[in-house]
Amino acid sequence: MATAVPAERDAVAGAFPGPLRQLPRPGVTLHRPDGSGWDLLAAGVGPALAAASTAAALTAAALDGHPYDLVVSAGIAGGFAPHAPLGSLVVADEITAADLGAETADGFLPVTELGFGTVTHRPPAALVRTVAEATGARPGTVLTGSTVTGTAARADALRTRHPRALAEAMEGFGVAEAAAAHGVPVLELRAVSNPVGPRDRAAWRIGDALAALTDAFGKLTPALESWNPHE
Ligand SMILES: O=C(O)c1cccc(C(=O)CC[C@H]2O[C@@H](n3cnc4c(=O)[nH]cnc43)[C@H](O)[C@@H]2O)c1
Repeated sequence: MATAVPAERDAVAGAFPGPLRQLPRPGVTLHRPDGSGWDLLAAGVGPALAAASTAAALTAAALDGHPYDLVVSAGIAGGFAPHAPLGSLVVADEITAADLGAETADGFLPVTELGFGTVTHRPPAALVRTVAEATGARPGTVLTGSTVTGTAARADALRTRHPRALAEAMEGFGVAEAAAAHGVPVLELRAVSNPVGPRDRAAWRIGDALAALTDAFGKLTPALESWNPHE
């Protein structure tokens, strides 16, 4: 499970009864709740650092002979009104890089239209359903960008280009790229801390979103125990 910052990792850890053990690995430190099958990682802010840290954790686990079955990108996010209000949960059925491409006189072109790369990862539909049913998270597109949206114009442009978008964050696509490189399925689960739109720091409800994340993982981990990765 990869968050951006330690506060998000600790919110997820709050869903586990046992104390956390620190496991240093090359390039990253994992936190493992005693008696759980989960490793928690504060992977850093932004898609590049999140990808590098997640890849380091995946490689270390594979070299230890205990490769991961699943990677979950989790944390707070901006929500697109009215579908993703403050404190609500969203689960990505598409994890989409919002700014990976080229600006042209005719608008934005994703890298795929330039003939390379990928801009969307799709988590397994059955897993998305399991998460939605267990936590009440709404399924939809979660965008990844390197810049937090701060104007109504940018929010409208994202809505137009991605009509299914429920939320915007900064790590999911990086985490998904690392998981895909290792052939491991990925999920993204986000709790909404702020609306996507004009920057209003005072309107951010980070505490409420972190509490929603703890609650969601309390419901999610038992639900995922019945999931068979080899089915
Ligand atoms: O603009 C500020 O004053 C400000 C204050 C505290 C934190 C930030 C961040 O940029 C945190 C980014 C962090 O949280 C996720 N996140 C949360 N909301 C959004 C959003 O609306 N758009 C993009 N990312 C968001 C993100 O995944 C980062 O990990 C800013």
